[in-house]
Amino acid sequence: MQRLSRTSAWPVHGRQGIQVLEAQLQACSPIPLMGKAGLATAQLALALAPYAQRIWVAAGPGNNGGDGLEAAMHLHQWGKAVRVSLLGKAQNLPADAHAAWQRAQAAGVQINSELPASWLEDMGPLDLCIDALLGMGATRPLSCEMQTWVQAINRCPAPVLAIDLPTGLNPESGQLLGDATDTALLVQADHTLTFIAAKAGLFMGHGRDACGQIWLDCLGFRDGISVPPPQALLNDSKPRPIKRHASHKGSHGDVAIIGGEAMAAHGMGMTGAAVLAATAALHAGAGRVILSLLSGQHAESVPPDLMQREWQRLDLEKLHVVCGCGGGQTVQSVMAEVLRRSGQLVLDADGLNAVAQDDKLQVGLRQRTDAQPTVITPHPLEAARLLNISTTEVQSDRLKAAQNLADQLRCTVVLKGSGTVIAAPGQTPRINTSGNGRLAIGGTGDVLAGLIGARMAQGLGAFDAACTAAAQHGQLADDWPPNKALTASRLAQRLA
Ligand SMILES: NC(=O)C1=CN([C@@H]2O[C@H](COP(=O)(O)OP(=O)(O)OC[C@H]3O[C@@H](n4cnc5c(N)ncnc54)[C@H](OP(=O)(O)O)[C@@H]3O)[C@@H](O)[C@H]2O)[C@@H](O)CC1
Ligand SMILES: Nc1ncnc2c1ncn2[C@@H]1O[C@H](COP(=O)(O)OP(=O)(O)O)[C@@H](O)[C@H]1O
Ligand SMILES: [K+]
Repeated sequence: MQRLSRTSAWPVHGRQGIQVLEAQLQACSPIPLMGKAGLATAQLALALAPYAQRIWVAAGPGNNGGDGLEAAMHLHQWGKAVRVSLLGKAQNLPADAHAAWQRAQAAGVQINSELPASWLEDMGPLDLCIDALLGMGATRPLSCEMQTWVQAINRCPAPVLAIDLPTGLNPESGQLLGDATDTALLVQADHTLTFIAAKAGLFMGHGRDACGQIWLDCLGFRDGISVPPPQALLNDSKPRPIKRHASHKGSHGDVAIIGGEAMAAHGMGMTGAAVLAATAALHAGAGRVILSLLSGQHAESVPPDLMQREWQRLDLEKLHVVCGCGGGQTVQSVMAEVLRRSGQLVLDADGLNAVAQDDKLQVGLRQRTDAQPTVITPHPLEAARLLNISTTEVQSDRLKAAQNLADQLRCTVVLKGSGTVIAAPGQTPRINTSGNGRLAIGGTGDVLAGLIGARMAQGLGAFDAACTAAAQHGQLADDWPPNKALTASRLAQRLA
C-alpha cells in the first residue's frame, strides 16, 4: 500500500483497464482479491485511527460492500466494536461478497440493515466510518435509499475512510453520479484507499474534494502481469531547468507577451492579464521579457525589468510568444501572423476564442510546423468552444476532450481546472495533482501561460514545459500560507 505522492508518474486506468488487471491478478492469487482488499482496508483503518474503538461500516449491495465486510471481520477480530449496516439483502450479494458476509457473520460481527441512528445510543460515539457502499460498479444515479445512506455518512462526525472511491463519485470523470449537482449526494471522505490502480475521477472535478488523502493498494501486482496502456499518468513534479554559471541573458530565452487590449468595447481596460503573464515569465527566469500591448500604448506601473514594444516590431520567429491574455477582440487581427511566424507559441484566452471563431485560424494553428512548438491553455469553456461541444461534455470526459483537441489542432493542450490535463499527439496524457480551489480566481491562468512561456524559453519542449509549469503553479497554491490571500499578482511574484 502506498500513499499517492506527486513524485511518481502513477498510471491511471479506466473501468476496462482495471478489469483486465483484476482478471490477471485474480488468476495468480491463491485467495480472492476481496480478501486482500478487506485486509488492506482494515490495516489502513488501524493505522489512521489507532485508538478507534467504535467503527461503523456502511456496506453496499456489490463487491465494494464485500470489501467492507472483510474489513469489518478483521477489525472485529482485532478487538474493535464494529457494526455493519448492509444495504440490500445478503442473499443478493455477488458470490465473493456473499462469502465475505458469511465469514463476517461466523466471526460474530454485528450486521443489520439499520443506519446508526437506531443503535448509536447503545454503542456510543463513533470513532471511524468506512464507506463501502459503491465502488467501480457505480454507473447510474444514486437510488433514493443510497442517497439516504450517503447523507448519513456525511452527517457522521467521525473520520471517513472510503473504499476504492467515495460513494457518489463517477470514478472516470470526477463528476457526481448521474450528473447530479448536489454535493450532499457524495461521500466526503478523509481518506480513500483505492485498489489495483489510480482512477482519473479521483483527481478531477469533485474527486479532489471528496477523496481526502488517497492511498493505493495494487493487490499483489507483480512483474509478468501484462498492463494495458494507461488512460493517463499522474503528472509528477519535474525539476525546473537549472541556470548554468556559463550563461548570459540570451541563454534563457526571450518571451514576448502579446495581449492586453487597452479599451475594450465595454469600456474596460484589459492590460492586467498581459502584465500578469509578463510578470510570471519574468519571475520564472526568462532571459528577457517583452510586453506588447495591443493598444500600441506603453503600460504604466509595470516592473521596470519588462521591455515594452509594439507587436509589429517584434521579431516573432525568434521569440517565445505568449498570446491572447486579455487580448479582447483586437487579438483577432494579429492572430494569423502570430500563428504563422511565432517561433514558439503559448495561446491563451482571447487568442483561443479567436481561433474557435475562425476556421482559417484553426488551419493556421494546425499548419504550424514541428519547429514551431505550440501550447494552448483552454479552461473548460474555451475547450468547449474549440471542440464545438458543451462544457458539460468536456467535463464529463476531460481526458478525451484534451486529447481530441491536441490531435485536431496538432499541439500540446493544457485543459485547466480541477485536475488539469496535459495532452499532446502521441503522448499519454498527464493529470496534474497539485493545485486547489484557491486558484479559482481571475488572472491565475495568465500566470500559468507566462510560466509555460518561460519554461519553453529555457529550453523545455512544449509538453514538458506544460507539465512542469502546471505542477509548479499548483504546488505554489498548495504551499500558500492559509492566512494570506492568494492573488494572481502575488502568485506571479512567487515564481522562481
Ligand atoms: N471484482 C474484483 O475482483 C474485485 C473488486 N473489488 C471491489 O469491488 C468493487 C466493484 O464491485 P462491483 O462491480 O460489484 O460494484 P459495486 O461498486 O460494489 O456496485 C455494484 C452494486 O451496486 C448497485 N448499484 C450501482 N450503482 C448504484 C446506484 N447508483 N445506486 C444504488 N445502487 C447501485 C448495483 O446494482 P445494479 O446497478 O446492478 O442494480 C450492484 O448491486 C470495487 O470497487 C472494489 O471495491 C475489490 O474487492 C478487488 C477485487
Ligand atoms: N478548483 C481548482 N483546482 C485546481 N486548480 C484550479 C481550480 N480552479 C482553477 N484552477 C486553476 O486556476 C487557473 C485559472 O485559469 P483561468 O480559468 O484561465 O482563469 P483566468 O483567465 O482568470 O486567469 C488555471 O490554471 C486552473 O487550472
Ligand atoms: K466506496
